[in-house]
Amino acid sequence: MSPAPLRVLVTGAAGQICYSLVYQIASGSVFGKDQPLELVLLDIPMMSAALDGVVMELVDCALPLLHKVIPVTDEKEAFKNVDYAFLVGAMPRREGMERKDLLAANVKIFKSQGRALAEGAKSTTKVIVVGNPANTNAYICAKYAAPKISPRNISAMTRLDHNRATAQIAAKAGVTIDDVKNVIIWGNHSGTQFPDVKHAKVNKGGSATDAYAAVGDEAWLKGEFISVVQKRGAVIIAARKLSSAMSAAKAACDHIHDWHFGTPKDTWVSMAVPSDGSYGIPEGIMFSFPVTIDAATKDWKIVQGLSIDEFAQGKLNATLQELQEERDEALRACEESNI
Ligand SMILES: NC(=O)C1=CN([C@@H]2O[C@H](COP(=O)(O)OP(=O)(O)OC[C@H]3O[C@@H](n4cnc5c(N)ncnc54)[C@H](O)[C@@H]3O)[C@@H](O)[C@H]2O)C=CC1
Ligand SMILES: O=C([O-])CC(=O)C(=O)O
Repeated sequence: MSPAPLRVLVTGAAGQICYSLVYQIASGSVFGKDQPLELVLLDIPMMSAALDGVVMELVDCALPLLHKVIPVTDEKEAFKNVDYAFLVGAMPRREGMERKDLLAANVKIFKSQGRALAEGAKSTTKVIVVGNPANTNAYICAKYAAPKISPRNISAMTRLDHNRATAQIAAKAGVTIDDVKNVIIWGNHSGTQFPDVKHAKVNKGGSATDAYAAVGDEAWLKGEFISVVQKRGAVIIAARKLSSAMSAAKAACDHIHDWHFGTPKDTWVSMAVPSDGSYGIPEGIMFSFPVTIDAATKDWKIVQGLSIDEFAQGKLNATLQELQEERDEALRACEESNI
């Protein structure tokens, strides 16, 4: 007998990331090939015709796992009884903007959706915030969803940065993606993030080697590699005149897949979660850490005991400072908004 359907909410469902995302979810790439789904698709009323188009296409995909697809433009209705929520709906940045320039426009969405989560969602709901600035939006969402929804159930996506870092290392070391594990993205999904491979392993010639040894180019690892990953989003916007969508959707799927099924043995992934004080990051800050996830409890743990040298500490301090500034600005914007 197949399990009961999971109710999965996707916001911004008429937008470009979701055009890739909803098919991957509905076809079983996230929750498995035996897990039926009810997909709730939220967008704003102005987008309801486009949303209907997405629904028609999903229906036409004839996907056996998709038991229901429910388009909605009412936030309260959207959040009712959801098991998982992909919060993508928000304004994307354009060329020349930083992600934090979106804060004033987007943070109110996450205040309102935090409240909708508290009002309607299951207390076990797991949430990924994709909309930028993702860490700060997730912080605000968690604040307004508490105490009904534990802040531990709310996260922001840095998996795209994690995947970008993995791909860069694989290319430089001349191996494939599966041969690289345990890169880390620390901090904010922004230009201050710290992609760190000090603890990463590369499988080269049949044995696991430290990434630094496998790459054999410390100057590149401490310079160009970091800046390529930090700036990748902006470079894609300059090339496409639109922000990354296919790779963002894939990363959101990876993030929730690993939260649902757990991380493999001796493997961690990067996720922005409310800090528990690890590595000196003040409690509650939505900071990207290396985490492992237990499949049975679906609970994450920040990987402990990794050495942080002076170079790394400087990077952690810079991204923390930016997150604290964004948090303060977001709190002010929320106080001023009467949503
Ligand atoms: N964390 C990450 O790694 C990444 C984050 N992003 C961010 O994801 C967000 C979405 O990007 P795209 O899909 O390219 O944008 P898009 O503009 O193509 O789609 C956004 C959709 O959200 C909808 N929307 C706006 N307000 C809403 C609300 N209150 N409730 C529900 N839906 C709402 C819009 O009507 C639109 O259909 C942007 O903020 C972008 O910067 C993009 C790539 C990577
Ligand atoms: O850069 C952007 O605005 C979109 C994004 O977050 C990314 O591609 O990492």
